[in-house]
Amino acid sequence: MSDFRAGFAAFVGRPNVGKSTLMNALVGTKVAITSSKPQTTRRVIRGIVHRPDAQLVIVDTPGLHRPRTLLGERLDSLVLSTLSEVDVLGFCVPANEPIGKGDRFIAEKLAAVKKTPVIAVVTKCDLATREQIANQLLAVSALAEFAEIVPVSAVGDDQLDLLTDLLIARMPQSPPLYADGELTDEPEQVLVAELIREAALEGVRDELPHSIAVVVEEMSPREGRDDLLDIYAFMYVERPSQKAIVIGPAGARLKDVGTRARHQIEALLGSRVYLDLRIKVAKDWQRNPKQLRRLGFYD
Ligand SMILES: Nc1nc2c(ncn2[C@@H]2O[C@H](COP(=O)(O)OP(=O)(O)OP(=O)(O)O)[C@@H](O)[C@H]2O)c(=O)[nH]1
Repeated sequence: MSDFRAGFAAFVGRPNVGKSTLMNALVGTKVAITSSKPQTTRRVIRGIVHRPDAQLVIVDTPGLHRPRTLLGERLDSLVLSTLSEVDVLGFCVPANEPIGKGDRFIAEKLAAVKKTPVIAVVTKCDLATREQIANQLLAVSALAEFAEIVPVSAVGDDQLDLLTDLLIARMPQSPPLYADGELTDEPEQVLVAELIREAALEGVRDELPHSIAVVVEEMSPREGRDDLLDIYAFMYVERPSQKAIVIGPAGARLKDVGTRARHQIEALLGSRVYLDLRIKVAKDWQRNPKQLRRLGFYD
C-alpha cells in the first residue's frame, strides 16, 4: 500500500475551454455540468478517478475571469484559494483558438502559485489540424514554465490516459482519500440543482445564464413508496421580464425544462422523480450579499 498515491488536481482556464468536459471524460461519468454557454460552472465539483495504484480527486473550478459583479469577485477568490490547496494544476487552453489576454491573465496568476506544479493541457485537439496543434504547443510553452505540456481531446478520448498518468505522478504517497467506487462527494441536492439549471439554460438568450440560480429546498421519498422521490426546487431570476422568458408562452417552456431536468435527475439517481419547480424573482441577486448567501455562495 505504501506506493499508493492520492491527491487533488484542479483544471483552470478561461470560460468555455473544455474544463468540465475534460473532467467528465477523465472520471467517466457526468458529474460536472457542461453547456455551450460560458461560465456555467459555479461550484467546485469533485470527480474521483479510482485506480489500483492511485486515487485522483479532481476539483472543477469555474472559469477564471476578471471580476465584474460581486458574484464574479467571489468566484475568483474561490478559484484562487482552490489553486493553492491542490497538488497539481491543469491549465487548459484550446487548440483551435489563438492565445488571448484571458489566457495570459490566468498564466500570470498560476505563476504566482509557486508551490503547485502546473501541467498545460491543450484541449479540443479534434478541432485543430496537426500544424495548429504544434503551433499551439509552442505558443503555450512561451507563456510560462510548465511542468508538462499535453495535447488532448476529451471528445475523441485522445491522450486522456497519459494526462491521468502525469497528474497522478504529481500526487503525494497517501492512502486513498475516498471509498472505492465513489465518483463525487457533491451532495445530491447540489447536483440536482445544477441539472435543473442546465435544462433551464438550454436555448435561452445570451444574457440569461448569469441570472438563473436554482435551489433544491427538499428531496424525500414519497410516503409509502420506495420508487418515487419528491423534489421541490426554486429557480431564481433577477427580473420579472426574465421570469416571463423562463416560463414561456402559456408555461410551455417551463414545462419542457421540468421534463428534461426530470429525465436527467432520474438517470442520475436511478429513481422515478416528481419535480415541483417554481420560479421566484430575487431582484439583482448577483449583487446582493444576503441573496448570494441564501443561494449557497458563501464568503
Ligand atoms: N470538439 C470538442 N469539443 C469540446 C471538447 N471539450 C469541450 N468541448 C466543447 O466546448 C464547450 C465548452 O466546454 P465546457 O467543458 O463546458 O467548458 P468549461 O471550460 O468547463 O466552461 P465554463 O464552465 O464556462 O468554465 C462545450 O460545448 C463542449 O462540448 C473537445 O475535446 N472536443
